[in-house]
Amino acid sequence: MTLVIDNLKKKFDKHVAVDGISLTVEKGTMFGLLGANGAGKTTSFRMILGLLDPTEGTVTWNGERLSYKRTKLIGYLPEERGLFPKLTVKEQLIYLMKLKGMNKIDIIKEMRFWLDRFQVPEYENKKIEELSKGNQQKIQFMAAVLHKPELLILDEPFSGLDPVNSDMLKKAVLDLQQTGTTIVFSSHQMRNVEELCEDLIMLKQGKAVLQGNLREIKRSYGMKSIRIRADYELDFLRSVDGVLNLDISKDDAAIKVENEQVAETIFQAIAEKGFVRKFEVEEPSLHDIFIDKAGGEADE
Ligand SMILES: Nc1ncnc2c1ncn2[C@@H]1O[C@H](COP(=O)(O)OP(=O)(O)OP(=O)(O)O)[C@@H](O)[C@H]1O
Repeated sequence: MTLVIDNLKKKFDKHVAVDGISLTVEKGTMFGLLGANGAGKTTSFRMILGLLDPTEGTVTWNGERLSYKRTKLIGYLPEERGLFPKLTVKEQLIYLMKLKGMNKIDIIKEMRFWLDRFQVPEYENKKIEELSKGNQQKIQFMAAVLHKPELLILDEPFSGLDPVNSDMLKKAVLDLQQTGTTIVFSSHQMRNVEELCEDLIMLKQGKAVLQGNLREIKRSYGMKSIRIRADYELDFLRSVDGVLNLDISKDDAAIKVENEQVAETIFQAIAEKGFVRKFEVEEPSLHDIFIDKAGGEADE
């Protein structure tokens, strides 16, 4: 079971929101869709879900065109959350999950499982409007997964969650992946993406600026981060060719350089000056890559 997106494009009048992206997501993997605000993530999701017709290109699941008619196999957490404030959690989930073809007994069973898992069993008969934003999000997540979809699309699932709830959701998502659910999610929080995804695509103005396996991307990315500790002033390194950024704190200097050769130049330069207590070359974080490639701001 594979999600295949081929040359997907969306134009709104003359504005190209998504500009010919292609990708493949294998069953049971977790795929990250990244990009700054307005890069085209939500528009891509809507086309994948069959909620928006592409201007060009196709989306298939297991070789067949994906449309919202096949809604039972899809779970979707939309970016703009849409729950009815006056309904109780139970009423809301019964209403939404019946649309997915579930019967009431199963809905209640699954609902209780997830409420327990999210440590909020007492919310069953609370009105949505009585819950905090973060807890409403848990309910919205439940509405995306209660029917055990094969394909789960999560638009910014971690936004607005505190670290404890964010971790809880992360574990839930990982468990779903381990039971074979195919998951595509977007996030501005690069650390979450680094922890969860094997493969990713990074969009800028609708175009893929980076795509592939996360580890490969990091390994082959030219830019490196260096950490240095020495007993003398390191500010002179600012003028070395290929230094992108130098940040000196109390103990360490953190330097971003264009490539490994620049790291070697710096190593030689400081070794000539005297004793070096620490010299460490690291791959760039996804956060650094995001800023470099996609522009805009990312949350760490
Ligand atoms: N219905 C629409 N009509 C016209 N333009 C649209 C429509 N939907 C999206 N756009 C435009 O398409 C571009 C991509 O928007 P989209 O919502 O897909 O971005 P995004 O990557 O999800 O951004 P964010 O991170 O801010 O949610 C934006 O320039 C947006 O203004």
